[in-house]
Amino acid sequence: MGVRTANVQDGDMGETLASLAQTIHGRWDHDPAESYTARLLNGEEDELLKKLAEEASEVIMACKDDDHDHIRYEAGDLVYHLLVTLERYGVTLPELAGELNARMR
Ligand SMILES: N=c1c2ncn([C@@H]3O[C@H](COP(=O)(O)OP(=O)(O)OP(=O)(O)O)[C@@H](O)[C@H]3O)c2ncn1[C@@H]1O[C@H](COP(=O)(O)O)[C@@H](O)[C@H]1O
Repeated sequence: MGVRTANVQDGDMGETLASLAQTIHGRWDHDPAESYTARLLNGEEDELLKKLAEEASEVIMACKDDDHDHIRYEAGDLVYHLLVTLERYGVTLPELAGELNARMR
């Protein structure tokens, strides 16, 4: 497990996701030796997809422990890896929002 983030404050999810997605989008041409995101975007497809599955499992394990802070921490890893996955496969956040909006009833 990595170092848990200290002193986390609430934020605006829409703004945060948009900002993180923009950062990830800008990482395509960064040096993979210096940017983990660039490595996931340009590296072996399975490296990213395995990581996505691993992060989902870590959320599940944190839920089984009923550990609030750990769930939040692992959810952060999962959402980051999901955003990298969406970027790699060309699905934008507005498109995802449209998908979710279309299901609202
Ligand atoms: N939000 C993230 C982010 N979340 C997680 N990670 C990385 O994802 C990896 C998670 O892998 P692991 O689960 O194995 O690591 P771990 O957290 O030590 O282990 P667990 O606790 O999950 O078991 C770590 O290397 C983290 O650093 C992230 N790497 C980058 N970002 C964002 O992406 C931006 C660009 O970063 P670069 O990738 O450096 O360009 C950064 O400014 C951040 O905003």
